Amino acid sequence: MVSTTQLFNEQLEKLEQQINRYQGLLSLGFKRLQFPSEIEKDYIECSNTLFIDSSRLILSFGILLYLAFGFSDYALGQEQADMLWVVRIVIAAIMLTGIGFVFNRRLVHWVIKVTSLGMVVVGLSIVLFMYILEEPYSYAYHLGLIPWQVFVLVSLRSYLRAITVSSIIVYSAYIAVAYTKEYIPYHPEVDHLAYITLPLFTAFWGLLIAMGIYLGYQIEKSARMGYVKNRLLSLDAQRLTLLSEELHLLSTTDSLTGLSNRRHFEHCFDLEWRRAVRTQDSIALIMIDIDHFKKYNDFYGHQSGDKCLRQVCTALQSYAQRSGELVVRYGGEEFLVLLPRMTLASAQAIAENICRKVRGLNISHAQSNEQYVTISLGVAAMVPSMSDNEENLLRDADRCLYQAKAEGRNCVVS
Ligand SMILES: Nc1nc2c(ncn2[C@@H]2O[C@H](COP(=O)(O)OP(=O)(O)OP(=O)(O)O)[C@@H](O)[C@H]2O)c(=O)[nH]1
Repeated sequence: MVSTTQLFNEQLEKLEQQINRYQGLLSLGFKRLQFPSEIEKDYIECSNTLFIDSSRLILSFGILLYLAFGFSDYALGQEQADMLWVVRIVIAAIMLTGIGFVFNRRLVHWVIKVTSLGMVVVGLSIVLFMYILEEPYSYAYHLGLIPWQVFVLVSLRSYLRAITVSSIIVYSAYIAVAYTKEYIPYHPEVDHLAYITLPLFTAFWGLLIAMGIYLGYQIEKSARMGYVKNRLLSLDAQRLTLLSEELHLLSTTDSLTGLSNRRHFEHCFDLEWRRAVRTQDSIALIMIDIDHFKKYNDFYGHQSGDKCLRQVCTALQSYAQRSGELVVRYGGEEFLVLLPRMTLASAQAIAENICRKVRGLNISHAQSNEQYVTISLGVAAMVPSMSDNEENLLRDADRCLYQAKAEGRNCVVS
């Protein structure tokens, strides 16, 4: 019992340390979007697992959209469209394979890195199309970068770092290509319009990225807060379960010996009694009392008395093996063994066994005739009917115990 309580306390202390840790995180806020390393690892695992569950469809849809835009390439002419189709199909195939592999739960830590890489490859491919195509067709691919950017923001919404890195890579590549490309003159008015639209488009896209990064920051912050609150809820629930288990144990066991206490016995005895009435099985009780325990206490001291009680109880504990059987500390140095579905003869055999076992512990008792600690046992059994009372069986066992004492102790009377 002592060790069980210690175990409970250790578990409770660990839980409380964790609760304090998460509460500390909550009070610090989540400005840096970074937990201490082991919590960060768990957070990433949880949030990536959620990502796997919710994003498989949206990413597959994105790849299909990327392929679907291939039909519009035919506006540029058969030859160029065929070439772009090959690039699109190769990229889409790589992406789909990536989804298949990376969305495996064992690779949960790689999901966001690989998804971001895929996004960057798609974005760079659009920049490439814009670079290799002649004007005015190449202008359509400038616009194609906007749905790409929106898709990045939507699908990586709670991963600020992934949004920032993939957006900045593609945006930088776009600026490098769009401002160094040699545009082939097409029509003075169209060329002029393109000339004044390019910096505007760059600025708008930059603004979109800035807003996306702000939004990503807020979403990731609240995702992290949600994670911590969920962990706190689950730790609180674990703490409550542990406390109620401890409470149950404390209310049903005796603190010195770890055996069931009298209240628990009364509850179990009542259940087993009613079952015996229903099934017409025999039910047995063994009542046990340590002999000359007062003298033991007086001679060796109360603490040695406690130690002796614990030794005797450990020996008794092994006698409750089947379901419903119970060893109980009924009073100070008085114990009960409840044996449902047991005849008087079998209960008596068990009682004799117990008697020998306790004597065999060889606990010295200088004040006893036996020179060792012994016990007296009273055994009673009956097949109870509706009109019988549980008290009768208890009284019978007690009477037998009294007789065992009278017959010289260290013996069994049934
Ligand atoms: N050390 C210790 N002693 C206890 C505890 N509970 C009861 N006792 C002692 O057990 C003794 C019981 O004494 P009695 O009821 O007179 O019986 P006895 O000395 O065993 O004599 P018989 O039963 O006639 O053999 C008392 O001295 C109680 O103080 C306990 O938890 N620890």
